Amino acid sequence: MAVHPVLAAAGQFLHLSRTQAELFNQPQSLSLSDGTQVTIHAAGIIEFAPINAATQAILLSCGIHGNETAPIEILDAMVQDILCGRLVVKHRLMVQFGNLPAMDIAERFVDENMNRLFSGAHSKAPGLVNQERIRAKQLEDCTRAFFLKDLLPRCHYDLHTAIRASKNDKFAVYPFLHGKPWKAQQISFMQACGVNTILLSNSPTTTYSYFSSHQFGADAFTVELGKVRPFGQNNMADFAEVTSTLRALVAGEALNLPDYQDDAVNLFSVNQVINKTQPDFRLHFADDAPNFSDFKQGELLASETGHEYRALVDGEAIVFPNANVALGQRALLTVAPVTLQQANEGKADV
Ligand SMILES: O=C(O)CCC(=O)N[C@@H](CCC(=O)O)C(=O)O
Ligand SMILES: [Zn+2]
Repeated sequence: MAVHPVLAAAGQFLHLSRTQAELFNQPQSLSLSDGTQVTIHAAGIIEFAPINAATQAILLSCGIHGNETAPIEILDAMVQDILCGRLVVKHRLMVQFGNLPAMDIAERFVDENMNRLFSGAHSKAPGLVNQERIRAKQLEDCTRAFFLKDLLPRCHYDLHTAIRASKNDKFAVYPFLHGKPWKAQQISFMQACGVNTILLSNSPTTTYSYFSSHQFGADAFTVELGKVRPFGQNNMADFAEVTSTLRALVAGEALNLPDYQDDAVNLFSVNQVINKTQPDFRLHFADDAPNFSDFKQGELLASETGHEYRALVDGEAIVFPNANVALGQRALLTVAPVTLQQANEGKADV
C-alpha cells in the first residue's frame, strides 16, 4: 500500500499544507503504527484519536494571525512528532494552523483580522466574502464537530504572539464566562506553561477562544507567548515550558500543577474596551510603550473626534494598543489588578 504523503514527508503536515494544499482538498484518514487514528480535515487542520479511551478533547490552534510564528513552530514540531511516533497522544487532539495564506506573506492577515470573525461573525456581512471569512467558518465547523463528538471535558488553547513588547512577556486572555467562576486549576495550567499574567475578560467577543468557551464550555484562553518574530527567528528555549506542558497534556502525563497562589500570578480584570470609531483615532503614549505600561487616573490614553479616553483608576495598564485597526474594532484594552477571590466574588465555588 502507498505510504500516505504526510508520512512520506516525515510528518511535515504544515509544510505540505502550505506548499501542496491540493493534497488535502478532500478529508482523509490514516492510521499510525501505534494505532493512533489520524483525520486530515483540510490543509492545516488535523485530528488525532488515541487507541485507548480518551478522557479529554484538546484543541490547539495557532497562526490565526499569520505572522505570529513561534506558536506555529511549536505546534508544527508537535504534529511532526506525533505523525512520526515520537509523541503518542492519550487524548483526542485537534491541531489547527489558522491562516495559511497570511503565513505565506508574513502578515497578520490578508484581508481581515480572522480573530474578529468567530461566533458566526464571518457570515454577518452578506455579500462580503474573503479567505479569512471562509477559513474562520471552516475552523468553526471543524471545532464544532470535534467537540460535539462526545461529552469529554474540552479545552482550547489558541496560541498567539503580541505585536509589541510586554512588561509581562507571556500572558493570556481568559474569555468572558458570563458569571461562571474563573478556574484556579486553569490559571495554574497557564503558569505551568510559563504564562503568569492573566486578563479576565468582561464581555463577549468574536475571538476564537471565546467561541470555544461560550459555545462548547471549553476551558479556553488566547495565549500570548511573547513578541512577533519572523519564521526561524524565535529562540525556542523561550518556549520550553509551554512546549513541554502542552506535550505532557496531550500525552496524558502527570502535569503536577502548582497550587493556585495569588502572589504567584498577575491577575488583571479588563477595565475598558476602547474601540476605534473615527478615522482620526490616536494613542497618546509612545509607539514603543510595552503592554502593561500603567497610567495615573485621568491621564489621556487615546482620543478621536468626539471622545477622549482616560485612565479611570491609578495603575490602569494598557494592553494591545493598535490605532491601525478597522473602524468599529478594539484599539485598546485597559486592565487593573484583581485577586481571584475578588474576581469570583458572589460566584459558585471554584
Ligand atoms: O499585540 C496585539 O496588539 C495583538 C495580539 C493578538 O493578536 N491578540 C489577540 C487577543 C485576542 C483576545 O482578546 O482574546 C487579538 O487581538 O486577536
Ligand atoms: Zn494574534
